[in-house]
Amino acid sequence: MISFVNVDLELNKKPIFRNLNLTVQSGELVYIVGKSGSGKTTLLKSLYMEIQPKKGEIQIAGYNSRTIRKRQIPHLRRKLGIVFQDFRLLEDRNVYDNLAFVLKVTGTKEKLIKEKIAHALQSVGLEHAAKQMPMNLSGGEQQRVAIARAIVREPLVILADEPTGNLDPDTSIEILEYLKRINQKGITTLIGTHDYELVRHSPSRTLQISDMTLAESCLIESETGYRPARATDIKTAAEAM
Ligand SMILES: Nc1ncnc2c1ncn2[C@@H]1O[C@H](COP(=O)(O)OP(=O)(O)OP(=O)(O)O)[C@@H](O)[C@H]1O
Repeated sequence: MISFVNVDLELNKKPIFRNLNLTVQSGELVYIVGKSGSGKTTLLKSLYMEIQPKKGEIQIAGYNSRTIRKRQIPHLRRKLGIVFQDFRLLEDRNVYDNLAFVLKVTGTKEKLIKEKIAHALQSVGLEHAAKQMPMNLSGGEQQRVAIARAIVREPLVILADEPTGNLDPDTSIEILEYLKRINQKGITTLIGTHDYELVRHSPSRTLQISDMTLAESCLIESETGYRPARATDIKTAAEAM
């Protein structure tokens, strides 16, 4: 479903990833963790081809970064559901119209639009909110609308970039639960986050960004809460045995 082969990513000539190799199978739920500025957003942007690799190739949903044409990028993005930290809803349209907008672009018929929106809103427990304006909803509800918008086109992959970054801890867990339920329907889900409590709540494959690459990781408890294990932790554990 997703692969990176020997990928270098740069932003304005600044290297962000070097020789990245990664495979994500269809249906996986994967956390991408790393401190602020480590490159979570950059990695997710490369998957929706906002950024092209400097070297190597990325494959996602049947497209390849080497061979994709500019005009095909919107087609790729229709197969992806993207969720941002700051929701990015259209403030001048109600919830229904925010979702209808992405379906109208592809010429979906009105009757089908209604059915798809009802189903998407139901998936995030907001079937009653279709006529609400985004500004009258709480942050958590706005993020649920954004998730409904991401799934309304029945994507193959969900890419969530700090989806709980603007939310309190309880609401963050609620949002994660919705994302998990969507993933359980078979949609491959990548969540970029620095909220280790989220990962601890629902452990799943965790990839940590460090030294411009990604490493399989797990969380360990420390004096300051949960954090990804480092190579030195493994060495210390081995020495204690
Ligand atoms: N346009 C740009 N040109 C050069 N460097 C950039 C540009 N945009 C971001 N960066 C740098 O690239 C690095 C990776 O940024 P990125 O936003 O991917 O990290 P992040 O892990 O998502 O951070 P955060 O958790 O704070 O959102 C950072 O060091 C950032 O300063």
